[in-house]
Amino acid sequence: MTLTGHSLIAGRTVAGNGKTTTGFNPATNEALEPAYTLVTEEQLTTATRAAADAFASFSTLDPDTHAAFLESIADNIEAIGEELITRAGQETGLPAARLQGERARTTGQLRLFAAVVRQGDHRGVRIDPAIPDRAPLPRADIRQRQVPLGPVAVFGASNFPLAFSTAGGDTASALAAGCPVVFKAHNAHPGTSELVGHAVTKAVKDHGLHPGVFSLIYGPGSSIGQALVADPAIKAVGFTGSQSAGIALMRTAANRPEPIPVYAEMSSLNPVFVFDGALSGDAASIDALAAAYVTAVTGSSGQLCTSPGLLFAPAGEAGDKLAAAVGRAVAACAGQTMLTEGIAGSWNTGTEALSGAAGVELIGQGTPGPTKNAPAPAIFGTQVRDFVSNEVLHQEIFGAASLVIRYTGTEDLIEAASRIEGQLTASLHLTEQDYATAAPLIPVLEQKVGRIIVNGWPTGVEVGHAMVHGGPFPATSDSRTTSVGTLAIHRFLRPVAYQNLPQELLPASLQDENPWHLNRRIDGNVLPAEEKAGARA
Ligand SMILES: O=CCCC(=O)C(=O)O
Repeated sequence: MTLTGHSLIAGRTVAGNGKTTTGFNPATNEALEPAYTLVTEEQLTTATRAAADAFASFSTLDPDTHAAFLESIADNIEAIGEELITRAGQETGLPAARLQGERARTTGQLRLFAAVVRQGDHRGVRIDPAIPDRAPLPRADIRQRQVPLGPVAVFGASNFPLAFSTAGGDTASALAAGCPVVFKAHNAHPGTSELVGHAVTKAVKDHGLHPGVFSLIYGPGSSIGQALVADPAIKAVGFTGSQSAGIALMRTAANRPEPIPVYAEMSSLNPVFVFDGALSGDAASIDALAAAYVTAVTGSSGQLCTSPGLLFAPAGEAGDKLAAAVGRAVAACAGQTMLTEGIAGSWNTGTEALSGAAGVELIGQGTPGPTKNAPAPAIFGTQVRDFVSNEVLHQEIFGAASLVIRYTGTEDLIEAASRIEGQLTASLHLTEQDYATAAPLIPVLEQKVGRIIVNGWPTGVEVGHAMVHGGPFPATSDSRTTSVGTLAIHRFLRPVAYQNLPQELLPASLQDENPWHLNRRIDGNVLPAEEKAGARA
């Protein structure tokens, strides 16, 4: 399709009255057509008002229409075809195979949320039936359900132009919750955003929904983002990006006359702890471990929030062999194009600071890639004592870089783990012989991370019901939830209790007849939908 270069506000293409921006091909630093017009704050309010207008009808949609809408977005994204992969590749430098996988993840995620909407457990129905003859006081009939918060502002992330962007996890979970979305496109992939924005807009239209259910806006960097979060119509925020931008949005949201929740996923070092048992095999097994680590560090040019930025390896001969194998493996890697010139510049600054830090040495470095913005992947080494005493060694370097830290015993590991800030993940590589040594680390890590992995790598997050892609600050702004997986829907819901309402005034989800066949918690007992006939309610 011909890209318009404009925002999509409540079903209409709207030329921004502000300046323009373009995407750039990071492999060449050349601008990509078309230029995108940026909306003013006044134009932004057209989108937020429309979202507010859409809320009443969208938040009360019946489950089948609601689920079919999400499935249509997935179908429409697939119908774009190769054009989407080509454009996303031009705008991000990411290889086609990675983008094809990301598209499948995006559409799979939308379909998973459609299944959640049909199944209905997220509505959280709880019924405490009246007990009129209870002494000394009767109990009223009290029923609870989860209701959507209202319009949600979603910010696209640069590193996942599909799965964390226009119709990515935040948008999918907000729409599944019944919240209209005002999406602020990431200016590094405007064309990709527009293609997906049309797919969402078409689904809104085809299902006869209020057009304000979805808007896609292009705006000037942080200022329009701040205005969006400050807008009184917006009731929650989903964000994935840098710590500084996430914290700025958190401050704006907290300082509003009506503060709102911000679900920001920001930075993570994703420490990996290697125990002796994992190095007790032959040289080939140590090489394989080193190669897998280097793959996790360098995949997608290291631009994953799950990329392992720290690896703790034991002091001694086996750890020396691992470090040497890591050096060889990274030396064989060529740099891949990074997302933007700015991100490549920050990678250079970060690795320069790390290599200049006391007690840090270079373990190995690859070669620069053939394109622009493709620096040579690098892995550094240090000791636990230097790590715990120098904040520079705790800074995330977004891109293909990592730090191997040598330790001498479990106390070292526990001290290091206690000193790190909140993280998305921690990974343990071990065998049965290490269980006793590793056990004391687990409770420390539970306080620090959202996901603990054994004999695996943090990259490639599974989108499912049990996944947690979150963690204590500064990994995220709210450790109680996740931005990947179906639990994410709860970020955009809140409970309401209904006391003594007659059946005629109750929402369908709470009526005795249970017309939506929901599982219910009745008097504290979970009652599957099939057994509803026997319920007291
Ligand atoms: O960049 C953040 C998300 C990382 C992820 O989803 C993955 O590694 O699959």
